[in-house]
Amino acid sequence: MLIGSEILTSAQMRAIESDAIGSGAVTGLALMEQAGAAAAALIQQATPSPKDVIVLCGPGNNGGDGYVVARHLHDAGWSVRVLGMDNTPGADAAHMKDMWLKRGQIRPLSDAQLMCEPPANIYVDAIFGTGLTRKVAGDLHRILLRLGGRNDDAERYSGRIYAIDCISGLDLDSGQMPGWSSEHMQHAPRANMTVAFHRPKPGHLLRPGCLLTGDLQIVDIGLPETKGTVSPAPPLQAIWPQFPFSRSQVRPAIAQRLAKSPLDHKFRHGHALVIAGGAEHAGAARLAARAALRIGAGLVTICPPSQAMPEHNTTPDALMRHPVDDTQELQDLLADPRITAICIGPGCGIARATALLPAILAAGRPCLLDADALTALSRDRSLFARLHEKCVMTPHEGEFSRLFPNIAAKQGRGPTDQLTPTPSRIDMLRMAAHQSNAVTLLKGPDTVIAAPTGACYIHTALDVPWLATAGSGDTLAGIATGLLARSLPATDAAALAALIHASAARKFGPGLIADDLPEQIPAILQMLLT
Ligand SMILES: NC(=O)C1=CN([C@@H]2O[C@H](COP(=O)(O)OP(=O)(O)OC[C@H]3O[C@@H](n4cnc5c(N)ncnc54)[C@H](OP(=O)(O)O)[C@@H]3O)[C@@H](O)[C@H]2O)[C@H](O)CC1
Ligand SMILES: [K+]
Repeated sequence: MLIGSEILTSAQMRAIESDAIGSGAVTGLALMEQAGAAAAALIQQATPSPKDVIVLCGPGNNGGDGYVVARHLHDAGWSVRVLGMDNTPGADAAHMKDMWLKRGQIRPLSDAQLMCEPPANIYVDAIFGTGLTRKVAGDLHRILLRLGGRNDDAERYSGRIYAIDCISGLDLDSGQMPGWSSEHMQHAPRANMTVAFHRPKPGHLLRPGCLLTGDLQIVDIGLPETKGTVSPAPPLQAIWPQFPFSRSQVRPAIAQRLAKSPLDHKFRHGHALVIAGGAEHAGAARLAARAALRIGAGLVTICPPSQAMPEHNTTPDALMRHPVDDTQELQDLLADPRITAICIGPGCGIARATALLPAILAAGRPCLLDADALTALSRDRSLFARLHEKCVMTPHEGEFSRLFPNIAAKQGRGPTDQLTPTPSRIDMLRMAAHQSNAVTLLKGPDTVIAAPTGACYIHTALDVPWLATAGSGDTLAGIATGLLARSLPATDAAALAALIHASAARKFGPGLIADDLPEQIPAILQMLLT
């Protein structure tokens, strides 16, 4: 398994906090002081002068953090204005509010007040954090829309917002803004940076939350180490695109498998079959095959129908070619136990995928199902029922909806006032993996991968929009197939493929076409293995 960062839900975070306080290991006040001090330090690091800030403090502990930020920035010589609520917060936040009142005043947290304030260099959003219980309405909603630029003064706030724990109004479990219509979402505030505590939450990494979060900084606030002990729930982990690549990101057993031993021969690194289709879509299967070779599969054989064989008489020369016209020919090939993974879907054709899938699934080998194979599975439920835990499916959203219409139907009922109104992407993927008994990877800027066990990864890659290009998915399928061929467990193969795929795009940069992706893999492997 990759070593990602553990992700905690709001409820898990609250449980850890209250356990730590209950056991006497820390006090709530100390946690708040650390949280606010760390946020103030990061804001100072990130901001050029002039050092002029408005801190917006809400009614609870997120507001309490805001008062600590205000105090630290004031003590560092900044000009600090605070807008706050006229309420009696919990004891810790009340204490921090009093500490601030020894230094400065608090003006009302109202839209009218914010509008009247002379512009500031920085705005700190400390209105709501993990304690959001319902949609933000009324004047506080108007404040958030103003920060998002709805009042034709976007340049006043744009690039100047620093969020404590999250942009206020964000449901940190689902990544949704409950109650926000699509018109309002155009004016949702976007943080330049979000300073969050102890662990990322799902809402930081899932759309639209990840689009509002900006640079996500996770700071230690003195809570005890919790990795893997939070709850019996299956693990949820982030695959961080920001990490500089290093071997430490990959569990030693996986790194060992990726590296090739001088004593091994090519068959020790697996043999992948890539099922190709008609000549007109030959490129898709060839992209997948090339990526599988680059990621280090010992052998890769592309299997088109015989009439399309001439299309594949081209480079790479390392690629083997073997025609497959019917199930019997495929079964004959699969009689070779050295074939360790099969890729079916890219450029295959739906009819051909439907015809060949029974033999592929019956073989019980690791297999990657994409594109036309997913359409075939969604049309023939008897095929779907034969999926197994060595299968990896890589649908985009349209394919996902066709494969799992019952799960997709729970989505998209429009804005609601409730938190977590519809299943989050995480819930959906866990349901899908459970229902199909296959590892399921839902492609997108916030890719989510779930295993039938419930283990789940989020890979957020907003920084590589140029990855949305023809053939990109075929390459992802090929990388995952190569990793499956190299005997990585299905969940690891899918997660590592998502990471390597986005990293390849990041390495190449804008102007990328899918053909460029496999060519970045050697340098990425180099980074992963040293
Ligand atoms: N978890 C930690 O270890 C630490 C967290 N810190 C910070 O604390 C917040 C969480 O604080 P909490 O007080 O639980 O919650 P919030 O500050 O986010 O807001 C809660 C108050 O807001 C009211 N509320 C909730 N939703 C709405 C809404 N839509 N409109 C109006 N008011 C709302 C709620 O009151 P109700 O009873 O009316 O529901 C609360 O009064 C966390 O995010 C961190 O920033 C610590 O400081 C460090 C340790
Ligand atoms: K906030």
